[in-house]
Amino acid sequence: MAIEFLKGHGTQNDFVLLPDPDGRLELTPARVAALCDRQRGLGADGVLRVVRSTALGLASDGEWFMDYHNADGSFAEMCGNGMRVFARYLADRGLSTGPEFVVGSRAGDKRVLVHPDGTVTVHMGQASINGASVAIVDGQNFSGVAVDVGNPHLVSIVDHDVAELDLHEQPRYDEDFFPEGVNLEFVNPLGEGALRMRVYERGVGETRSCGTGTVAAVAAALHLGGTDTGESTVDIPGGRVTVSMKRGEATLTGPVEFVARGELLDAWWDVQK
Ligand SMILES: N[C@@H](CCC[C@H](N)C(=O)O)C(=O)O
Repeated sequence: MAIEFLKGHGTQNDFVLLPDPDGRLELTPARVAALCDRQRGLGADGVLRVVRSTALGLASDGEWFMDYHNADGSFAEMCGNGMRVFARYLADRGLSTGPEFVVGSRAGDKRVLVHPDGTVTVHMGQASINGASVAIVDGQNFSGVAVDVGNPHLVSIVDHDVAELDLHEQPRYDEDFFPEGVNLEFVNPLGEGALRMRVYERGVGETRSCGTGTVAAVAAALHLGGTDTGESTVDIPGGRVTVSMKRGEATLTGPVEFVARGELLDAWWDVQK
């Protein structure tokens, strides 16, 4: 059986897309990890399986479900950049009902809008502030704001340049506070309505962008300023996105790029199990 794949990214948060409308692929954690491996696979931060909601028996108003997997093979509830890439794929292939439609995810249905220039806006839903905790990088403590965007985040506003942080190793965090793990964002305010961010993602490592992370960063920055409404650009190593928040409800807008399309070799797929 020929297995089609596409490779794409949203601000250099990169994904392997596997079109699997009827949910026939046996997508095991080992296969996800092999696909995402940058030496023995195609290389990516995650896998997006494009599957009909009904094929997975899921209740969703959207025909299509973003079955997202982190590079280590674990599931995550939501991926903001992945959702942009997923939406563009559906629109480009003529699989959406129009430029604005609903996609299912483990964090619930998300409304997406594909703009004429190819950028995509995702209605991310509520970003909830969940208290405070601490991340530890290289022995240094960074206090942060816990934010739930469907998936868990801890956002630390850093007073020196985030570019100087060593994020090669997993920063430490309070495992009692985040029993399911956490995505860790480190943020420099750049002035009114502008942030710079680096991120260490749960199940992946440092990535060049994280859509839910940028939403969490803006929610945390607004919260610390005493509000839940505003708009900000977020510069990440892979480019720039824009986050708008109205009473805690967020939208995320940014670019999408497709890089390649091809077929996996059965001989390779079959031995990954
Ligand atoms: N890169 C994603 C987030 C992917 C999930 C995350 N690693 C988690 O485990 O929660 C994004 O763009 O939001």
